[in-house]
Amino acid sequence: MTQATKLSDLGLTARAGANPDITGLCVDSRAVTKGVLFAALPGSVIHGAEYIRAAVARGAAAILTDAEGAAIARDDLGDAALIVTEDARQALAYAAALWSGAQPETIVAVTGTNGKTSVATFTRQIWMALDHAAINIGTTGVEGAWHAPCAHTTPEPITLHRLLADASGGGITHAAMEASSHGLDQRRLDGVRLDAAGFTNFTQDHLDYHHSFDAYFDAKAGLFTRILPEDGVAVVNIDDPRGEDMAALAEDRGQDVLRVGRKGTADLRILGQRFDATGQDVRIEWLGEAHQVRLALIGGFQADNVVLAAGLAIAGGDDPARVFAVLPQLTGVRGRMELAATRANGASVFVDYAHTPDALETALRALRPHVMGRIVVVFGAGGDRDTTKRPLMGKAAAEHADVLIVTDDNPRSEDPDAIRAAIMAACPEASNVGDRAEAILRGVDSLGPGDALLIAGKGHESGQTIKGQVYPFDDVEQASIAVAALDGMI
Ligand SMILES: CC(=O)N[C@H]1[C@@H](OP(=O)(O)OP(=O)(O)OC[C@H]2O[C@@H](n3ccc(=O)[nH]c3=O)[C@H](O)[C@@H]2O)O[C@H](CO)[C@@H](O)[C@@H]1O[C@H](C)C(=O)N[C@@H](C)C(=O)N[C@H](CCC(=O)O)C(=O)O
Ligand SMILES: Nc1ncnc2c1ncn2[C@@H]1O[C@H](COP(=O)(O)OP(=O)(O)OP(=O)(O)O)[C@@H](O)[C@H]1O
Ligand SMILES: N[C@H](CCC[C@H](N)C(=O)O)C(=O)O
Ligand SMILES: [Mg+2]
Repeated sequence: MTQATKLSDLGLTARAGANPDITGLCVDSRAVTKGVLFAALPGSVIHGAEYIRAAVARGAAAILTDAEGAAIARDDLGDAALIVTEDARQALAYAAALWSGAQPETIVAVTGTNGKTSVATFTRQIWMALDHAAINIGTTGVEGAWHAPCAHTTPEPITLHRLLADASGGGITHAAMEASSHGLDQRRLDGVRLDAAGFTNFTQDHLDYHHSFDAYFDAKAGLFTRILPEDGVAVVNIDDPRGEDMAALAEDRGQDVLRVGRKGTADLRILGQRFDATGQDVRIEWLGEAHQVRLALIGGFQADNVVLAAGLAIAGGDDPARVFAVLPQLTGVRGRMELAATRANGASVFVDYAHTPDALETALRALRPHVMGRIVVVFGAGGDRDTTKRPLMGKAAAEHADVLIVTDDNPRSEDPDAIRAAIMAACPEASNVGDRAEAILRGVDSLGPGDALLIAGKGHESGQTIKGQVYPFDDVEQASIAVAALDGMI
């Protein structure tokens, strides 16, 4: 960053009237350069204020922190200006928005336990089919009119606002982004100018971070109660038991609510679905008028994601009839119910990103109408994440698949045997095969004519994280290798 701006231009007021020139924004003391504002944020491991002395030594011109951080900093400030706010993460996000400036004209964000990447990607695909220059931002990176990797599902504010400004400068008019619960809780997307926000569903995940269902819900609700402005549109899946709660919060803010789902009160309603080997026909109703669309997507829940995406496109200003007309052009999201390989006997191998109990149940149930034979599932659970979801994932698999193979996902710092044991407590009949490639090979080997294998949990991921090391691993590739090896092609 070469630009310099006055601290006050970032909406920040320092103690003792200081107003230095600021050369950049930074949250990591190790990356501080001369003249930057260092945001010393409360973290989950340590308070960033512990690093103020280091940041000042590297030339930080201003320190943004909260009361706890100011107390920690005490004599570490040197000549740096001090800004103390109640919510330093939010103040940083607003400052980042002012620093970076431009944003695409139309931005929507989607939250919910499952389906965010799918909805954001479908929204972007709808926009592109309608000739808008569009991107989606989330777990699979930046996709659409340009591509870039993202470290987080919801990027940190400095990165996010730079990205939005670059996108706008590059002619991108439309952006659909994922709002993860961590991102919302950490105020990563405060300051983004949203036109509409979507809610998919609310089930268990991330209790390691949020500690309670209420805190997890409140984090998600922040998208509507804090970030989406009063004149924004809330697009809510009312089939979810918490959908109407979210709609009520939006209505309390004065936002228009566009309801989607199967219930009679939906504005955009799914009337019926018919499944076949390559996708589904879906009958939808918009304000009393029926439309029939062909979706080349496997799994009933994908239609839920598609109508939410259509609702967001409509909320963003596109003509409903034109939106419905392009839905048959939608293509599946990488690693979500992706047909990875087909055996010589016709059995199918799907790769899916289900890594929560509800997603696993949804994905397995969704496969049923497309499969005549047995459903085999290969799955695990990530380490250093919500431990209570492990037996629930085992239970979901036991109830909805015919053959179970429990394997490693990303064990991260944890003992992989212990993670598998926690899953298998709820599905003792499952095979326990730690090595993921071998588990996939065994799953593929077990397939008879008409059977299907679901390889769940890692979707689009290209690596497996074990004890801090990322080893190349791609479920789709492993599925192809297994099929080729077993069907005598290699
Ligand atoms: C639990 C969590 O979300 N942690 C995020 C959080 O870290 P933290 O604030 O807790 O970090 P900390 O280690 O306590 O450090 C506190 C502060 O000191 C600073 N520091 C630290 C060390 C140092 O030498 N100097 C220094 O200044 C850090 O930059 C930080 O600001 O803030 C960091 C910077 O803003 C993030 O990089 C980090 O994401 C970690 C890596 C992470 O894994 N996050 C995941 C769980 C996440 O956010 N996932 C969601 C998707 C989840 C989903 O929906 O499935 C996502 O949006 O990606
Ligand atoms: N509407 C839905 N309802 C229930 N499960 C879903 C739904 N959409 C997707 N899923 C399941 O969740 C998995 C992940 O989907 P997707 O990547 O779109 O969700 P996400 O919310 O972005 O996940 P993450 O929190 O990891 O970013 C899918 O592979 C599928 O198994
Ligand atoms: N965004 C999710 C992704 C989980 C993917 C799964 N493969 C795992 O490692 O648990 C998380 O960080 O919890
Ligand atoms: Mg995602």
